[in-house]
Amino acid sequence: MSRTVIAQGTFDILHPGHVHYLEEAAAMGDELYVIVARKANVDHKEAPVCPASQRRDVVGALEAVDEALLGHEEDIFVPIEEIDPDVIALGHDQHHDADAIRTALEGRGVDCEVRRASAREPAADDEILSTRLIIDRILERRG
Ligand SMILES: Cc1cc2nc3c(=O)[nH]c(=O)nc-3n(C[C@H](O)[C@H](O)[C@H](O)COP(=O)(O)O)c2cc1C
Ligand SMILES: Nc1ncnc2c1ncn2[C@@H]1O[C@H](COP(=O)(O)OP(=O)(O)OP(=O)(O)O)[C@@H](O)[C@H]1O
Repeated sequence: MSRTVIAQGTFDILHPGHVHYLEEAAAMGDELYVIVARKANVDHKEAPVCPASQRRDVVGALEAVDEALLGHEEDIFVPIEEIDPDVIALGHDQHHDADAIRTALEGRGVDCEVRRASAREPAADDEILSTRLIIDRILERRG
């Protein structure tokens, strides 16, 4: 039987850390859906620069991704209920607590595994593996 995986994030300015995460998530099953966070739900860091539909379209163009979709504005469990995945792959530094998500999923009647993906090992000393660090570098050099 085909196994469906969900990954999620802001994906404002793509970098190799995102590719690593999405390839690892894709390898956890057969079909990878990616939920792209709405600006209103990115409240733990600076708001994304790029519009949500642009972030979705660029993530959706990656080879590892079968379908990228915009997240729900108010209830992050609505897309999960619709997709009914076998696995949710949390990013290595995503602030969500895996046990809290497991409990919430149980409460909503969704039976799925919650796994934590790994961080990318930098392939070179000068790789920039964070959107915030890319923006900081741009501001340093061009600001
Ligand atoms: C299982 C799961 C489902 C999510 N679904 C949504 C969603 O439907 N809509 C949304 O705006 N954010 C959703 N998010 C939240 C974002 O994907 C994200 O974690 C956060 O807003 C952005 O931070 P990050 O890029 O540091 O992870 C979800 C997060 C998780 C862990
Ligand atoms: N270097 C990395 N290695 C592995 N996964 C990563 C890496 N960077 C980001 N990810 C994962 O990609 C997903 C989306 O990340 P996000 O859009 O928050 O990018 P980010 O570069 O971490 O952003 P910022 O640096 O602005 O916080 C998250 O699940 C995150 O854990």
